[in-house]
Amino acid sequence: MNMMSEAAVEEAVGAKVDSQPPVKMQGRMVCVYYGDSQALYDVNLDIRKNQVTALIGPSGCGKSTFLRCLNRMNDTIDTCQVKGSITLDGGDIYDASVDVVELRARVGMVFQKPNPFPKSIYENIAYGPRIHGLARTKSEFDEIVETSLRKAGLFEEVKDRLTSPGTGLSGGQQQRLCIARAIAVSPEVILMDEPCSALDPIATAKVEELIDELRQNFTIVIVTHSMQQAARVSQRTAMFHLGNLVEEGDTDKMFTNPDDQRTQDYITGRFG
Ligand SMILES: Nc1ncnc2c1ncn2[C@@H]1O[C@H](COP(=O)(O)OP(=O)(O)OP(=O)(O)O)[C@@H](O)[C@H]1O
Repeated sequence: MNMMSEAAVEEAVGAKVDSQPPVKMQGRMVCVYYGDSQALYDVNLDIRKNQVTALIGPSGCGKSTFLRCLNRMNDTIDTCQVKGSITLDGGDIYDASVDVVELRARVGMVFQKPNPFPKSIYENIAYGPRIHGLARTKSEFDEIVETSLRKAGLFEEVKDRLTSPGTGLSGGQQQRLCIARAIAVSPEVILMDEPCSALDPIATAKVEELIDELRQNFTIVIVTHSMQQAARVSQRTAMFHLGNLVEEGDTDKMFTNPDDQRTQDYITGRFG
């Protein structure tokens, strides 16, 4: 069969073929307010399946605020109000019918500072599946605990001390435990808010490698202050400034040939 190139197909059908993976989450005209103060202005951003999307920009530009909108973590802040629409597989996550606990199982989160529960390594992982009814028997729990720890690249390091406290692990191991805990409830999207900022370079490298592996099975959105990290781990990058989404695009392009001067200034260290 004569295979047509993508360009030839585009010419033949007179339209651009979207070669990007499907959209998993979509923000449209997202505005966020903390009391009277507006933190985000009309943000339109697509998060694509099985990609890592990095949110970058100077301190206070609204990266974490946008990230927290994606699993309604902002609901926990009394003064916070979100307007516009955010969808997950086309469904409005702010619809009154949405169960926020279920949403957060589908869209998990890993925080800046590793925050294991004051429980055993095993219980840190088993807790989520238990409250979501994902396992019943001891062997089902064992399976989830092992698989999650393996996916987080931690199983070999902790398999002989699963009953020891999670808080006794090193910082990097604790962060991978928190990633394993997020994975254990089979989320579709994992949000990471500066997940390496409390880690040393070796632990950071491990978590970055892990992020790259995880994208085979999950969609990942990461806030990072490190341009090198954004360039290393992400396929798409979104640049925020003063509450506006300045531009977004392929990470390679954003770091070599951005359209907006503010992105250029930020990635070359001229501000922020
Ligand atoms: N809980 C809150 N209450 C009031 N204002 C807030 C709250 N959280 C964030 N803000 C404000 O919203 C704006 C955006 O903050 P946000 O934390 O989203 O920025 P950021 O880009 O993630 O910053 P950083 O890189 O410093 O973490 C800032 O002006 C901040 O002061």
